[in-house]
Amino acid sequence: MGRKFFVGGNWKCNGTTGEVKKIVNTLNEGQAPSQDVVEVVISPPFVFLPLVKESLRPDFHVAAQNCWVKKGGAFTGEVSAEMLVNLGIPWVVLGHSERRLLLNESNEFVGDKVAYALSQGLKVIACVGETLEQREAGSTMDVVAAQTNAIAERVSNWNDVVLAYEPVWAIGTGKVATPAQAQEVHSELRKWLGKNVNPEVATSTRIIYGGSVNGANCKELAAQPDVDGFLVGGASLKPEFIDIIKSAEVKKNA
Ligand SMILES: O=C(CO)COP(=O)(O)O
Repeated sequence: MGRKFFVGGNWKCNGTTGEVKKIVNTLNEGQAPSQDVVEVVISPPFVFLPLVKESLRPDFHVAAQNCWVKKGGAFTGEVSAEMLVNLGIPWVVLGHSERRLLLNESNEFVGDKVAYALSQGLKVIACVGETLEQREAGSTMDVVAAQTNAIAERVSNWNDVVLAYEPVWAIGTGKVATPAQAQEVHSELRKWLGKNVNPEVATSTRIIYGGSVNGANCKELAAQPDVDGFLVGGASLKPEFIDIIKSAEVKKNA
């Protein structure tokens, strides 16, 4: 079985109740390929998770944007993996660069979070990616390998992990990685998984790309052999998100 195309919409810290209802309506009315072809996961801020979960079409799923590193308790302001499970939220995004960089989440902390979330039965979109400085210094692979390694050291079952390669310089900048740049890192990451985890995990794990993906550039990126989908920020708040979901057809026809 091939890797099913995966499209995540990361709304980040955006939206009012009215805006959320409008986006959900647009998504519900959009024509998307069937669930056999594409897995769609929408990630609103915590406070909107119940509303989105209740009102979203049943073939799309929801994700939280973060969760606490261990069992809940006296951790003011945090949301635990158990709470997400209790609410029927199947997915969580962990290790997003905005959290790594702005909130100083280390590779080890992200690895611990991924392991704990999986242990509670959540599925995880784990994000890795280099800064512009790191890319220019030629250390892209070292950086993403170290980020992935911190996860691999703590996780034995990769069935419920989607790896998102999100170069920091491409996030929210309008400066998308070229299809060749994305393919190069995805293919290296897959080789890394083959060598450091095992060949089966390398073949089956979906590696998705994030960073200024939009309706115009998604098809060419989707056509790359090691690009298994997208994690979309800004464009996931717009009707063109449906076009990005449809780019799954590129794979089906490949
Ligand atoms: O960070 C991202 C998704 O997690 C990408 O954001 P943009 O699509 O806005 O560049």
